[in-house]
Amino acid sequence: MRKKLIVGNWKMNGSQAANAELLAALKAGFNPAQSELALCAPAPYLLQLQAALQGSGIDWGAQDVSAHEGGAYTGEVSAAMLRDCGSRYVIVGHSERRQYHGESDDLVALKAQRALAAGLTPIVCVGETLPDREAGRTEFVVKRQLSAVIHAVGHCCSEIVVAYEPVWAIGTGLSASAEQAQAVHAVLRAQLRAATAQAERNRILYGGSMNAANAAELLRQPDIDGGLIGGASLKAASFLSIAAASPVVALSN
Ligand SMILES: O=C[C@H](O)COP(=O)(O)O
Repeated sequence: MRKKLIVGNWKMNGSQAANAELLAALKAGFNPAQSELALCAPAPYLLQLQAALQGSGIDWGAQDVSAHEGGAYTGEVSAAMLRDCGSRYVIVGHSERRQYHGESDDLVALKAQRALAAGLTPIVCVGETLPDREAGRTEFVVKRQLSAVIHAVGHCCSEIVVAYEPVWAIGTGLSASAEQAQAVHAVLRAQLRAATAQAERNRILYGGSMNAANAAELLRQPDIDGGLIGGASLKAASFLSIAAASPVVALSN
């Protein structure tokens, strides 16, 4: 049996005071029998998460990592530093990084490699824009994005988490339907199976306007192993409702 993995991506939100309140509510409400939980916070707050969450069963991590190992790279945060703050996860290739910071497939792949080398689990985001979808290019785009990472990480491929996040669904209130999401997840699952004999270890999360109302249906899909939640992770009640909606399932592959 495997529990769904529900990851909150706080994006550029939070303050020490607001975080403390949210973390206390999450710790009080988290039921480890329902799901696995993790929070990806802005880097300045990782030590606060470490202090608050150690021993709680809730994991934490960052939203980006440098492609460099260390040294004279002003403003960058290395994978080793994230580990040093107790992080388990790091998001790489979020569409907001690809869109606003020009991150290429190759750069994302290098970041995933750096994360794995430092003992972090990269959450590799892939997803098509609305014009991609309308042009029938969804499968081509997500496979190209994942392929770069698979190629770079080689035999460590089964250690990554993949997050399918259709760009048009992020922060819009317009989630992909369960059928649309499942169809893309099945494509990604097949790609992982072709790359590694241990693809059953890979989790594929859905992200894009997942909330308390639509989570149960999305998380019931056979290839949706959890969620990457933006807006709804900023309130304890909505984030915990998503965790509570997560079915515990038999391994599908
Ligand atoms: O990383 C999270 C995603 O970008 C989803 O954000 P959202 O739940 O606010 O749509």
